[in-house]
Amino acid sequence: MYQIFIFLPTILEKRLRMKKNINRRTHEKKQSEAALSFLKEPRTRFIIGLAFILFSLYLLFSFIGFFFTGGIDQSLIDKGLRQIVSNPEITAANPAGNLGAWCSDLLINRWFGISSFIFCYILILSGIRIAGKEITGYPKKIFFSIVLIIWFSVFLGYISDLFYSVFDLQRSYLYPGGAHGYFVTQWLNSLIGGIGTFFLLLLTFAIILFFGFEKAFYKCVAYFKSLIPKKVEKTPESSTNQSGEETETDIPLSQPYTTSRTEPPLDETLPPFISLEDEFNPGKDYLRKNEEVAEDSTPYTFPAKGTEFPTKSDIQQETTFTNGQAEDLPFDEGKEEEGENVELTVSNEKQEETVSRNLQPEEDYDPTLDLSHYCYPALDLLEEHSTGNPKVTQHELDENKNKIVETLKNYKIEIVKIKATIGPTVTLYEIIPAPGVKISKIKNLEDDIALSLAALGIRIIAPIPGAGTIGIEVPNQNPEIVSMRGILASKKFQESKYALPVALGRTISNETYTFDLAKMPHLLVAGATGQGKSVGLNAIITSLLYKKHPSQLKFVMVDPKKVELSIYSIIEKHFLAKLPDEEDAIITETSKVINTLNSLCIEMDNRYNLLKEAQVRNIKEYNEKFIKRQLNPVKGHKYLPYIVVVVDEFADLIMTAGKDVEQPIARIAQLARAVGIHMIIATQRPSTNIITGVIKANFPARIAFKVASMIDSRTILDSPGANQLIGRGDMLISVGNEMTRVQCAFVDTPEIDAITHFIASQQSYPSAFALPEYIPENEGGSNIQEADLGVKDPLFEEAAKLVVNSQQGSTSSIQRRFSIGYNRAGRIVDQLEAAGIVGPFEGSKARQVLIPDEYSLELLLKNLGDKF
Ligand SMILES: Nc1ncnc2c1ncn2[C@@H]1O[C@H](COP(=O)(O)OP(=O)(O)OP(=O)(O)O)[C@@H](O)[C@H]1O
Repeated sequence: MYQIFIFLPTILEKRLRMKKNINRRTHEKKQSEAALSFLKEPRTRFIIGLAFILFSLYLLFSFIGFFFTGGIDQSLIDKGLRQIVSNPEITAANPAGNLGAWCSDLLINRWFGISSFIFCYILILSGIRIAGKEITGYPKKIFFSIVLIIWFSVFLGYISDLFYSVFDLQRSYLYPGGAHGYFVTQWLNSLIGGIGTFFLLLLTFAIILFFGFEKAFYKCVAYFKSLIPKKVEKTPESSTNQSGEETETDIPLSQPYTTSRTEPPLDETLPPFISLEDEFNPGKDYLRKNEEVAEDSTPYTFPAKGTEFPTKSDIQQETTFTNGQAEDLPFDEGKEEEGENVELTVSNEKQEETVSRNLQPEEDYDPTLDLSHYCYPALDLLEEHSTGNPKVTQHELDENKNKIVETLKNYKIEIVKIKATIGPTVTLYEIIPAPGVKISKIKNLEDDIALSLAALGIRIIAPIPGAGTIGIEVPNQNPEIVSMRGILASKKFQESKYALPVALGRTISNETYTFDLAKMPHLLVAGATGQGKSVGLNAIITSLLYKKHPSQLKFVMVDPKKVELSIYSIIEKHFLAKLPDEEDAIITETSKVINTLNSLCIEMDNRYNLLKEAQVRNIKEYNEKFIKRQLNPVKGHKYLPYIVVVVDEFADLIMTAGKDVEQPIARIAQLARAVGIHMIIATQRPSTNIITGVIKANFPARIAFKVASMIDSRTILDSPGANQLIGRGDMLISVGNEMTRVQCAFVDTPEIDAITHFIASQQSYPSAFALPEYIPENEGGSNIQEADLGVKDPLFEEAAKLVVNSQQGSTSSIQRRFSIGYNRAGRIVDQLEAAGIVGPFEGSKARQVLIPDEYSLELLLKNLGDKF
């Protein structure tokens, strides 16, 4: 008790002090909060930003002035800052006054030299950012600016030092690299010498360039690749005989299997980034080397390693003997005849050189060889779209949770547990109801929960498949924009091994949503106007452009609205397919759409024939076999690119063309999967007369953006839900029985513009990928063959060669080999008949080939001259 009296004053004093401290701290906190909110105010930010920008312009003027007045102002600067600032009698010649003269001397001469100009850039950038404008990659930009300041300072220090010492000049008032550049150079020169410093500068420059500017790296690689002549295998044409003269020799049979070109590589004849002058044919390179092989139509098999093939010179020799000329020669004709035999020895030598070659294919066929310098678009071309909005706050989460619990309580539904998963646009509240609660009861409360949360588009998933819980999706107050850049940069997409990889957006659990279009195998996309359909299509196309080489993928684009897909027209020669003789690769007219779809059906049939002949089941196996050089291009085999058909605004087409469009689409949808033709069809109006039963049955994968009604949602997804989405890229993807809510990645038009320009600036094929010709029945029909007989088909000669070489006069082989329609191939065969190259039509039997070899054919063609 006594002790209490002793310590009470001390305790009270302590308490008082604590309270005072707390009060002071609260006061200080309040003060700093007020200061912070003042700084955060848009007006304050704008003023500070403006101050930064104006100061940077002031510095810029003073720097420029320094180059003209720096020498005169030297004596003034030596007086020190205090004198300069306080003494009005001192006036600098610099247009930015005393302070400007002092600042520029400090930054240019005493700090980093001429590279100090970059400070102005940093200040302007920071000013703009402080003023409230979002700058993508700001920290990276600032970091690289600082690195550049340091590098240039040393570089200029090095260069100026070299210059002064080589020309033995007097140093001026200006230090181009500043004191920093000067001293670092002096130190480096003493440490690693002038040459070492030079190499170090070169290395650091490469590091800055390639890590700071991703595109620069790829451009440099492409440029250097173009400088290095490709390894050209020494061909017999260029081989020299023993006397060093160039000799004309037949192409040995082993040559067709090699991948190097017999003509100069493209990059030797053309600078990078211009069109090829060659005819486009993905298998051209392959063919060029195999043309000589197929003299007959027997299956194409590779000779066993080391097998000796007779060369053409062998064959010629044999011919000479069987013709009897050699036999007719008297065996001992005298010295002169022996002299001729010497020539024969030389030819034998050549023959030995040829047969000793390895006849096994040295490398697999590379379909990308025609555009071997092609650079894939860099991620830098895409923007980081950030809303600047804070994510879902704890307060928002608690509030929603409480309201859900309360509403359910009002309906006598007890909850055991609740868990929130924050997605980019919605938050999923997973609840476990108390035992005995009926799921349907919760499901029926959708509207009530929406009302109590005062939020639109509440979706209840009851139960969540596989989780045993009930999900309530509540839109976030500040939805996030998912940038395409982040999605494409994700490891999941980058490492995907899909045939047609697509990264579409982010799921509710913030995972990147990727899929293989080749497995879908077709996509139906629907959504009311302005809900993100076009952005969705662009996201799909962009993903494919980021992963595929032009030799592996072609798009057929149908755009009745004429504005949505036109942006891709500039990559026509890289990635688009179109009908021959068609001007625009983006199809906008209904009649042309019908022709194109029918042409795709022909392409599909042709591909099926190729697959059948190759004895494979799908395009993947076919291309693998082709790459392994197990298929003979002379027999029409070629590397098959995937074809993705994108139809924007399908409703317009169905309205105007009805069955004419529906039928080929249904046919392609049913059959084209195995041959690598995939369709993406988008529509604003998901009504049953547009998405008919036939279409629906063949499009198992569907994407729904927000639609106007539950009926529309049912039409597209076979279930409600799409009517409860919140728009702006919020979507439901249904594949089989699985439904996933995804926030579509946002990719803006300028970004697509940048990507397409990047692709278009590179070397291309000479034209778009040609689809088979399709002539509608009513445009001449069967009479067309007779009508056109007088005009020689441009492919006539090539077709004649094919027929003679393969000794097969079938229309279908011509059709396949040249990717042309049946009508045109038939017309060519009729012309071949008229020219006496093939015999008449013999019912189911193939036509007889009347010309035995290519030599006779050449004679015949010469004789025919311009008869056609
Ligand atoms: N994934 C997204 N993220 C954020 N905003 C989006 C997204 N998708 C679309 N938007 C916004 O919605 C607008 C309309 O999108 P879009 O042009 O794709 O609509 P649409 O469904 O194609 O409309 P329409 O059928 O009339 O062409 C865009 O300009 C954009 O502002």
